[in-house]
Amino acid sequence: MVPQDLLTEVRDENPLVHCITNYVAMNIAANVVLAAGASPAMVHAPEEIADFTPICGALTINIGTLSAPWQASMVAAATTAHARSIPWVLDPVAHFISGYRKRTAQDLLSLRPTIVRGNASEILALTGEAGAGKGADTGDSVDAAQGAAKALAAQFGTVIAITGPVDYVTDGVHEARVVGGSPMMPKVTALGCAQTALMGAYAATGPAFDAALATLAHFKVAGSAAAKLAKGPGSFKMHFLDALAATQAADLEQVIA
Ligand SMILES: Nc1ncnc2c1ncn2[C@@H]1O[C@H](COP(=O)(O)OP(=O)(O)O)[C@@H](O)[C@H]1O
Ligand SMILES: Cc1ncsc1CCOP(=O)(O)O
Ligand SMILES: [Mg+2]
Repeated sequence: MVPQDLLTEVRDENPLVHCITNYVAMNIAANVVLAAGASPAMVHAPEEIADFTPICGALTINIGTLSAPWQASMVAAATTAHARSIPWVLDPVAHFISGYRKRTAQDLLSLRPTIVRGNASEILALTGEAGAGKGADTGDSVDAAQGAAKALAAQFGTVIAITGPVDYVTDGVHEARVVGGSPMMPKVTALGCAQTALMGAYAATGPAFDAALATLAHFKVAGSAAAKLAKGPGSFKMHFLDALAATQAADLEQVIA
């Protein structure tokens, strides 16, 4: 499906997205998903997974503020999604900073996410390569992580999306790049996490590669529009939410290279 059709479907279908995300991201992720036209729900308790995950259009898992009860919820939810063919998206935030986080990311990867979205350092390090990541922020270029993305996509049968100044997406065979956005985007915390949550909404409505590509394009279009009005990261955030809601379906194809 072409990205513009997927944006229309997200708005028409208003899919319910189960988000297990981090404390930093919860508010902006929910606002981003709502502004784009879908319905987010932040649900973390292990006791709720069996009831909630099966009724959602998609699941998104983000390990940004990991702890043991959340890890149990993540594994249970990903196992449920995989067993029921519910699309699910993994955001391996800063997984290279500790053995605990690294093992959790690898365990989740083995549960076959439909899409993995991360910055270049996060994707590079998923293959075991030492990158230059600095906590949640990238220290590597998108170009440097493209080989890792292709290898991971082929090994795990998933779509890998790397974000940065120019985004890159591959399923191991096909690839695309997405241009635009603004250097202010990485200066607003958890915007990448919010993008992962939105990718769940797109994955609920269409095939994995197309869904990842449409999400990347929607963010780039909205980021470029917000940058024209913003005075800095604070007002950028406000204008970005407005721009996500105002993005026209036909705009998406213009940022795909
Ligand atoms: N220098 C940049 N110029 C334009 N867009 C950017 C830039 N850096 C990041 N982005 C955009 O910001 C969003 C979040 O990406 P990124 O900052 O890589 O994720 P994370 O927050 O997980 O590190 C993506 O839409 C990406 O395209
Ligand atoms: C700062 C921070 N610390 C733990 S999670 C988090 C948010 C990271 O957000 P993003 O990956 O979108 O930059
Ligand atoms: Mg991130």
